[in-house]
Amino acid sequence: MNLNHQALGFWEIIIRTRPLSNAEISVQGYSKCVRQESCQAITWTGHPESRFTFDVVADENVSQEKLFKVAGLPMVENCMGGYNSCMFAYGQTGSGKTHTMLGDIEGGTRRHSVNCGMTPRIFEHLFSRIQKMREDGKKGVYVENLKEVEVTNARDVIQQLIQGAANRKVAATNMNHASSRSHSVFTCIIESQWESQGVTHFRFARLNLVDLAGSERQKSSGAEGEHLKEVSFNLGVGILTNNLELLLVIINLVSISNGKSLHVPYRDSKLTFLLQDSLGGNSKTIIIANISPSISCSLETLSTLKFAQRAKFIKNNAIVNEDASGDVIAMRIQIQQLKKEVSHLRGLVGGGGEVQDNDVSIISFPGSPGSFKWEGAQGSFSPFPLASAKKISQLHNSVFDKSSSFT
Ligand SMILES: Nc1ncnc2c1ncn2[C@@H]1O[C@H](COP(=O)(O)OP(=O)(O)OP(=O)(O)O)[C@@H](O)[C@H]1O
Repeated sequence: MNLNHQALGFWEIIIRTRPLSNAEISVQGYSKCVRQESCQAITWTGHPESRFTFDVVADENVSQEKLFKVAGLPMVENCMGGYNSCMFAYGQTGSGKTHTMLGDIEGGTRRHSVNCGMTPRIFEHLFSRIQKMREDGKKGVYVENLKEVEVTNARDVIQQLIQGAANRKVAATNMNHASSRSHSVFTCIIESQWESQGVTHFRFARLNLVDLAGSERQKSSGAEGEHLKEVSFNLGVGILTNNLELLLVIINLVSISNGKSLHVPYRDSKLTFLLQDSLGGNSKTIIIANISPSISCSLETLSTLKFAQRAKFIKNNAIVNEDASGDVIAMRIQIQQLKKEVSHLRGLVGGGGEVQDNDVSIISFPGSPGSFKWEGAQGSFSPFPLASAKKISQLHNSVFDKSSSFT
């Protein structure tokens, strides 16, 4: 039984500006291609100037810890609550994606490094939350990654990250001497299980942490180059075209969010196939779009801001992934008890009568306790006083959820 708590929402977009590098300062001084307006607005200072607003705009002084508190911490809470969650780092090569997602992980221990990035911090927090739940003895949780490596603490996760980072193709470029030329997708499945009144509840969530390959000014020529130009033009992002399949998926998702009915080409690349749910479905998704303030990166920065602005319009539909099953006898006993309570409450409000099997599933309440409605064989009740209605509403939730788990 899926308890079907839904969270409809748009992608959350965060812009993060990295500091100018020493090399950039020595060539062009301190002039920049962007101006921070507020913690939600940024202006591209080219011609003509363009102002953009996002959920969060983090300037170069925002620490790894602060960014984690803004973006990572709520994500862990979402996952613990059973929502799939996904975080992408997007941006041109050398703009700070790996710094954001991984940061300084040398040495394998995160706790004391101020520069460790989002992923190690997320797992530190996740395991401390899990530890507390163990401690209270009600729930057991385990985490495993895509390779089915079982991990029991944040340090185990860091070891996996170090191994993954070493596997990543790294090639020096003019922009960034440790530039990564492949996507890094770190997926973690969080499952929890607990018992309540003879019923076993299962909750699970998928957490995707993605450090995309850096986008660069497109240099391809011929048919491929033309196609890429067309895609960039359609997306309105200008010249960043490295993540072609991802961009194509995003174009269609934006159109779908605007009411169009379109096929989304998730299967055109491994990345989009793997992240299908995070991109357009059951997930709460955050993009951290990393930008460089350097004048020499001005066009790429504008392109990333335009990309992020587009992505803001994608809607997801996250659902709590929860099932309840258990001992049928225990559940029947519980239903009997609840029926008795309903009968008792009916007596209190003047309805009277035994509760029949059908009654259990025909209670409905449209939301607010004051507008409580009863459509059973006993006829209609006028609205309950608030206190009783609340009680019945809770009862209703309980009866309805547990009885529907038989189906
Ligand atoms: N917020 C920041 N604060 C301090 N230094 C940063 C920040 N962001 C990036 N840097 C530095 O900038 C350089 C490039 O960053 P990083 O390697 O994370 O870029 P990237 O976007 O992952 O590049 P690529 O796509 O080519 O892999 C690194 O030396 C990194 O330490």
